[in-house]
Amino acid sequence: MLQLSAAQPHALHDVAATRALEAAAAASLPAHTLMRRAGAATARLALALAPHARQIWIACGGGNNGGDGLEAAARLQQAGKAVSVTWLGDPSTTPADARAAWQRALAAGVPFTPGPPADLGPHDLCIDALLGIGLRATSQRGAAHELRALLAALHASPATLLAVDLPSGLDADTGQYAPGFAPDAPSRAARHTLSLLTLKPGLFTGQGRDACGSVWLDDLGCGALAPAATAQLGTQQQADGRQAQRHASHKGSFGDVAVIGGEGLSARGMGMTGAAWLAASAALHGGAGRVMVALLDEGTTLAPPWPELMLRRVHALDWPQLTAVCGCGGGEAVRAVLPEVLARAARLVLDADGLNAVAGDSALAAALRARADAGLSTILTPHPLEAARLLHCTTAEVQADRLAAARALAERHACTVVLKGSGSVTATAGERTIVNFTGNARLATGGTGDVLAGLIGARLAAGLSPHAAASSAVQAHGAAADQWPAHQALTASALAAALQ
Ligand SMILES: NC(=O)C1=CN([C@@H]2O[C@H](COP(=O)(O)OP(=O)(O)OC[C@H]3O[C@@H](n4cnc5c(N)ncnc54)[C@H](O)[C@@H]3O)[C@@H](O)[C@H]2O)[C@@H](O)CC1
Ligand SMILES: [K+]
Repeated sequence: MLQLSAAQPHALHDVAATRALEAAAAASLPAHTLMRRAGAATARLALALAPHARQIWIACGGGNNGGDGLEAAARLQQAGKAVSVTWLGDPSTTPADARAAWQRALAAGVPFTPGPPADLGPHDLCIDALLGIGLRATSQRGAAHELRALLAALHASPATLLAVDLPSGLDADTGQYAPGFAPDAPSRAARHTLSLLTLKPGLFTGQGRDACGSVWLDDLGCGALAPAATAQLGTQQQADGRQAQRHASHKGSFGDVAVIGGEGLSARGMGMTGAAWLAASAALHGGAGRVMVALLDEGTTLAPPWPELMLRRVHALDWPQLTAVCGCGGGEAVRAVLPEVLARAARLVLDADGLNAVAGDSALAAALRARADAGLSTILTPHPLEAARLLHCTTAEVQADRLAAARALAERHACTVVLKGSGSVTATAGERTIVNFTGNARLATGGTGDVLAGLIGARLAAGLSPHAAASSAVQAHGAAADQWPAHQALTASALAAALQ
């Protein structure tokens, strides 16, 4: 068993791949072995997480997820713990593995109760074994009502919560709760999730990260049988975009970045040059050799906030030599320069208003698509609303399956896509989709997206592939936020300066 950290990449397997592994493993092992291992792992983690729990309540559903809970209950009872179980199953209909686990719990003397103990406290433990990967979109009304009442009790309890396989009601593939299953309010209790056999993508994106808390993995001894991964969590450490800096390096060795954006105050009375400066600062601190800024300011001359930055007009940019980061604070002015940027930039990171312009203009969309045919690389960095505009759907539809949305956009525009938000997704056709495991809610502050675009630009300019540049920058950007001192405000400009 291991606790997940951002230090190592991990394979992710969707429900179909996990079911295939379960079938292969079950075929090679004596009956009930997998569930016994699952129950033993759950009991082991329960004892480690709450060694002083006065009582442990286990809510078990009628399927095999509930069977894991029953198996754990038997073991915790045998270990001398005060356990109680609420089981929604029916011995005549429950799957064979779960029925065997129920019999073992009965034989061990586990007490069965209709609901949670009345006096669960913060030092106690609740185990959520109601629903795992067998979640269906609809179910019989009666069962759902009882199940939801138990789930509400789990969510409301002050006790530490350990979810078996995944938080009940969370879709393992998408990271979205099924309707009616999300907690009413964020819980203050500690949360842990013990993923069994495989790690599923939904644990790490969308609502998954908040739902899971700390994630643990036990492969039940079946890791060697795992099929090909369907996606990947985190990036290789060595792909961090920092090329070994040779003594013979000069500023051109690390690539030129040109930030194109920052609509001026005179255009519509809304100055947005700060976004361009933030992206430029991130590119600079992210290791770019030279950083140029082409402001969309209609002639105003501003001194750059850092002397290392060089001002350019768009028409004076040396396109074949540079990586363009276009759109940050671009407002409406970016539309006018996009035909040239799309046609000429050798490498391009398109962000924010650049994306909105493409979404609303079929000629620009065609020019974007043509870049791939011309061998020019492009990275799009939409947040969910921008992705929805590009896909001509709703934000809710994007969030309903973030991996699918990122892949669809990458396919449609023949480029790399970073779909931002909790558990950012990097997708490129023909590459393994990467779900990011760093970052936190402190990044939800103005300008951090501009910082990310600039950092991606620096890594693309340094020679990484678009997929590696994007995913490694997303990881580094999140890691910088994770390491941020708790007492210090996280601002985008300080974040840019802290990048390595
Ligand atoms: N069979 C085995 O040996 C193993 C099973 N494992 C466990 O088994 C789980 C999968 O088991 P199952 O396939 O039985 O599925 P689950 O136990 O996840 O879910 C099926 C149960 O939930 C109910 N249900 C489904 N959708 C519902 C909804 N929307 N509202 C209300 N009730 C709903 C069903 O009626 C059924 O009782 C995994 O997540 C894992 O915890 C793992 O331990 C690996 C080994
Ligand atoms: K569960």
